[in-house]
Amino acid sequence: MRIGIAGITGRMGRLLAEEVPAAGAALAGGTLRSGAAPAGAAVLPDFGALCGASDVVIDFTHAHVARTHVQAAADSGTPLILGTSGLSADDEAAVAEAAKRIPIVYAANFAPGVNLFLAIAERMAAALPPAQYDAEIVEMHHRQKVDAPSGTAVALGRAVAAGRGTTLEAAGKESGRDGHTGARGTGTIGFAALRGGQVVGEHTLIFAAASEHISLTHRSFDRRVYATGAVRAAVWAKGKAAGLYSMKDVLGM
Ligand SMILES: NC(=O)C1=CN([C@@H]2O[C@H](COP(=O)(O)OP(=O)(O)OC[C@H]3O[C@@H](n4cnc5c(N)ncnc54)[C@H](OP(=O)(O)O)[C@@H]3O)[C@@H](O)[C@H]2O)C=CC1
Ligand SMILES: O=C(O)C1=N[C@H](C(=O)O)C[C@H](O)C1
Repeated sequence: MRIGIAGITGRMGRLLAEEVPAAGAALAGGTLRSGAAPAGAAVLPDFGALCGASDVVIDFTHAHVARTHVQAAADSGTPLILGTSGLSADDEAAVAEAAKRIPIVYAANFAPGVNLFLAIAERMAAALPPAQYDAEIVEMHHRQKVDAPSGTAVALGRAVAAGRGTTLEAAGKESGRDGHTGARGTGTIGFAALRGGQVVGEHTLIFAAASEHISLTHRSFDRRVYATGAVRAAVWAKGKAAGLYSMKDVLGM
């Protein structure tokens, strides 16, 4: 099985290039904009050529190119593992459209523990009424991260909303409070994003009521956990029917 890596010189791209052979698959090569590809990795001229040379492509690049990439993958019939965060609603609509033609595993976070966290968050939210329990999500990442709140924080917000029988859009997002914000809205979901140093990824979900708080935290210490998860998803996706899948599908959760 040949797996291609978009953005092979990125923080995730380099780890993915190591994890593909470790999983017994062949590295089909990668695309890059700058720097040098890891030793032995073929460089493909563009994302379409990468799809042509691969049985499955893994993409952890930038939201600006997500739409172009999913369309190119669908045009070439190549299954796609999409880990890029910060996608807009229109980008996500393009992902869903492309998934009518190819299998796409789109996950905010490929770490198994985070996917369990998402399932637990939904159950906690179903049990803790929004009139009493304010849901707040705090995340911290390395200083190079370009989007906020993180894709995982948004996924946690969506899980909380789903547990409450609504959507994040309908519940309302309170993000980046500053100045005279007024009192917190009942039932809204709060987000705070911290950036600094080389933090790999930390997410805390807090349910705060008048007389008790309950919180759950996930910490990643090594971003290789995302790379092994994404390669596992790539092996799983080969030969699957077209459709939009999540990491929970891959893990059988
Ligand atoms: N779902 C998950 O489990 C995880 C998701 N992520 C997400 O993956 C993405 C990448 O993260 P990370 O590896 O840390 O980021 P990096 O900035 O280290 O790497 C991004 C890669 O994408 C390339 N790239 C950036 N912009 C473009 C573009 N417009 N066209 C083509 N290639 C482009 C970069 O090339 P160049 O260096 O030349 O700019 C680089 O190779 C982020 O969205 C991040 O949030 C990260 C970890 C886990
Ligand atoms: O940019 C990162 O580093 C990460 N991005 C993902 C996100 O936005 O949630 C996953 C993980 O938190 C690391």
